[in-house]
Amino acid sequence: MTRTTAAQDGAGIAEAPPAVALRGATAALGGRPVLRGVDLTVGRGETVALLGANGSGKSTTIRAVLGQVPLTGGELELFGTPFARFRDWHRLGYVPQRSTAAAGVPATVREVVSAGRLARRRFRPLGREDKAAVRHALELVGMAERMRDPVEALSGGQHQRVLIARALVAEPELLIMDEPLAGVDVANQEVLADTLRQQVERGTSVLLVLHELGPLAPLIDHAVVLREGQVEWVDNPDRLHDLACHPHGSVPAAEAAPKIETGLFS
Ligand SMILES: Nc1ncnc2c1ncn2[C@@H]1O[C@H](COP(=O)(O)OP(=O)(O)OP(=O)(O)O)[C@@H](O)[C@H]1O
Repeated sequence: MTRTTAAQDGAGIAEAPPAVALRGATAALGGRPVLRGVDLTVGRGETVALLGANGSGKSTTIRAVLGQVPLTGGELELFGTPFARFRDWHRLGYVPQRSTAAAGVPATVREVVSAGRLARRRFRPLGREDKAAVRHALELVGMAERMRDPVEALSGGQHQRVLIARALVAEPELLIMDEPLAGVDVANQEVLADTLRQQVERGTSVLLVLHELGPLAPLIDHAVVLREGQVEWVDNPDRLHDLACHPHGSVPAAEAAPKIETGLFS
C-alpha cells in the first residue's frame, strides 16, 4: 500500500532512497548472537510488519535501526545516509514496547506528548502551534480529556495510546512501533488503525513489530517474519491472513505454500 502525496510526487519521492535499508545485519546481546544477517527494507511510504515468535529478534532489529543496539556486521542506511553519518533523528518517531516505556516518570499526559514535539523544535520552547499539535495528537488517540492527568494514573492501554501520541506529534517521516496495539482494547485498536492509516496516506513510512495483524492488516505492504535472528520469509500479508484463518491446512491447495513454522498465531 505504498502511497505518495502530491508534495512528495513533486519531490520525486518514488526515486528517494528507502527510509530504512538494513543489509546483512548482525548483532549480539549478552555475548550471544541475536541478529544473524537480517535484511530489511522500508521504502518511502511503505508499511512493513516485523513478525515472528518470542525471542526471534524483532525488538532487537528495530533497536538496531534506532542505533540502540550496535551492529557487529552488515550495513544500515536511514533515508539513504549511512548510519554513522545520520543526524536527522527528528525524522523518526518511536513507540517502544510498553513494558520498557517511561514507567514511574512523574509527568502529565500533556508533558509526555510535548516531549515528542521538542526534538522537532530542536529543544526550543513550544509555541501555540506546537501546543495545538499536542492536543491534536491526543485527540487522534482519544486521550485529549486526560491531558492534565499524571501518566501514572493511566491504565496500561491508555499509557500506550499516550506513547503513540508522543510519536505522532513530531510528524515523523518514519514511524517505528514495537507492538503498538499491546494491551489496547479492540475499539481503541480500530481508532489507532484509523490514525495510522491517515499517517500512511500522508506518506509516512512505518516499521512495526506485531504479534497479530488485527485491524492493521489492510495497511501492511510487506510482512517480514524473523526466526532465530534471521529473516525466514517475506510475504504479502494476505498470505498471513490465510494462515491465521486456516491454521489447520484448510487453505485451498492451490494457494497453500509449504508449511512454515513461524510461531505466529499459535
Ligand atoms: N539485554 C539482553 N541481554 C541478553 N540477551 C537479550 C537481551 N535482550 C534480548 N535478548 C535476547 O535476544 C533475543 C531476541 O530478543 P528480542 O527482544 O529481539 O525478541 P523479540 O522477537 O522482540 O521477542 P518478543 O516477541 O518476546 O518481544 C532473545 O533470545 C532474548 O533473550
